[in-house]
Amino acid sequence: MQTAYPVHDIRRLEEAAIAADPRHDLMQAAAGALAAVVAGELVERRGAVYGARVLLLIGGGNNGGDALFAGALLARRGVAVRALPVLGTPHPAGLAALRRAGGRILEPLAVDEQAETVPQGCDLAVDGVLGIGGRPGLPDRVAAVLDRLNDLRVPIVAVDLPSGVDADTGAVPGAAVTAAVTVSFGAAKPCQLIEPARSRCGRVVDVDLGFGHDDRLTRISALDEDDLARDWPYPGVTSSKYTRGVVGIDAGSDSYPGAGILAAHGAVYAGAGMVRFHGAEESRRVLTGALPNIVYGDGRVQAMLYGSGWGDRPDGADVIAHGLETGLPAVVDADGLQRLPAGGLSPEWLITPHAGELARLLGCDRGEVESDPVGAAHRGADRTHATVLLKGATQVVARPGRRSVLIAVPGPAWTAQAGSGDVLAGICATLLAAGVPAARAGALGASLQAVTAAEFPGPVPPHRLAEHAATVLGRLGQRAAGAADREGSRS
Ligand SMILES: NC(=O)C1=CN([C@@H]2O[C@H](COP(=O)(O)OP(=O)(O)OC[C@H]3O[C@@H](n4cnc5c(N)ncnc54)[C@H](O)[C@@H]3O)[C@@H](O)[C@H]2O)[C@@H](O)CC1
Ligand SMILES: [K+]
Repeated sequence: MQTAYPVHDIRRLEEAAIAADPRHDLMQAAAGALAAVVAGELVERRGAVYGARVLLLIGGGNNGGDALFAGALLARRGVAVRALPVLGTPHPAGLAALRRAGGRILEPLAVDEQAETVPQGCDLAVDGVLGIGGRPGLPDRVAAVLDRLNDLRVPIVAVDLPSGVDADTGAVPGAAVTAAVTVSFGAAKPCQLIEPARSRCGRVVDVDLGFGHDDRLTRISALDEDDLARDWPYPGVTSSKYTRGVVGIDAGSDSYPGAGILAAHGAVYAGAGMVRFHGAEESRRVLTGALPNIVYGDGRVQAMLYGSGWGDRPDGADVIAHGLETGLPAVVDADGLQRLPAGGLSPEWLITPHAGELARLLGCDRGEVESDPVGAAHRGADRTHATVLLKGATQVVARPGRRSVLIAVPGPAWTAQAGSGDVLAGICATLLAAGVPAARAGALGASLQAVTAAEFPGPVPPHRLAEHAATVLGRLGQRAAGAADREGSRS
């Protein structure tokens, strides 16, 4: 699990670290770590540090200060360092340090001449334009330099974050750096975990600046495959179909029978103890042949799934309202999302909108949701009183009244296809039926689907993906058992 904090909270951590030890010079520590990473890149890319040519792009804040002090350290190791101020007034002490070490400060040029300042034969550039004090988007003169570096295939090491991205939302609304490496100080920033900024960071090197922790901070926690393997509710030796969980599926319609079938595949192959199908007649007909283990009719269930492939089902709102009265946890997907009760749901219910569906629930544009998925998921949870799994390039789980969120393991974009959501809804309902709390169910379900999809080299239909999830779970279960054994033998 990797945890990022919003910029506001990172500033609090910095202040606390400075208050705890006023003599600890954070900028020097940051610059030292940055210089070491740049040196490592130079060795890797050209075999030596000495004699390399490095261009520093410098903005007017402390991010530029980090780059200048790092440049001074590199210049002392025989690197030809040139600093190009592109925004604001460069950090004065940083400039002086670079000059003393033999680095050159280039004259800022007019907008249309900026790109010419990138020296031929430049081995690497350091992006010290903007850090956590930056607003997203870069002026044209900086974009021109970036284009030139890109044309010359000069790799960029970003200081703290790639300049131009929105550190908190992960949005990239204008020109921004695409880094080969990002050297991140003190704590991870949300843009390292949220697309499209995440893909701009390249390899991320986290530098520990001795920041403490504070339980009041907002955490953006991204699951990894180890978390998925550890937290999945595998059956134990004494498990029965009821302890594993009975999933009720009310999905599909005569117009969209496939949705019910796909949801049932998701539930069965994610390991439901039993799947009880309440969906459309047309879905039942096909299901009986495809999955003979499904049962029909009323009976005990531990979690429900509503909404996938309902189309314009007229009694949908009543079905959901009745489901809420039973007190059982449930997933509401797709067409069910337009039939939520005015009084809201419950935090034990998981709704699974994509950006367009969440935008409709919030009465805003899809673009607004896509440009700030964490913020939009929060608003969705607060509006519906349900736990929200927002699907998309970055899959976010938010709970009503809670600021911290979970982010699922990222997967390939091939999962963005009709039918994936139905399978995912079935997987999540299985987790709820096994007693997993809604937020964790959303994050684990989306992660399983992503990890499964990553095992295919290209597109794969959703029902095949569901089937393969069972193989992935088997492998993850062995890994978790191995990790638990190793842990046990250590203690
Ligand atoms: N505060 C600390 O304790 C530490 C800070 N460090 C560095 O300091 C950085 C933050 O420094 P700052 O707070 O000075 O902020 P930045 O260096 O990110 O830049 C802020 C400056 O850029 C201007 N600016 C912001 N967005 C702009 C835009 N889109 N176009 C043009 N100008 C823009 C602002 O007006 C301000 O002058 C961190 O990211 C990190 O690199 C590190 O040295 C580690 C310790
Ligand atoms: K930067």
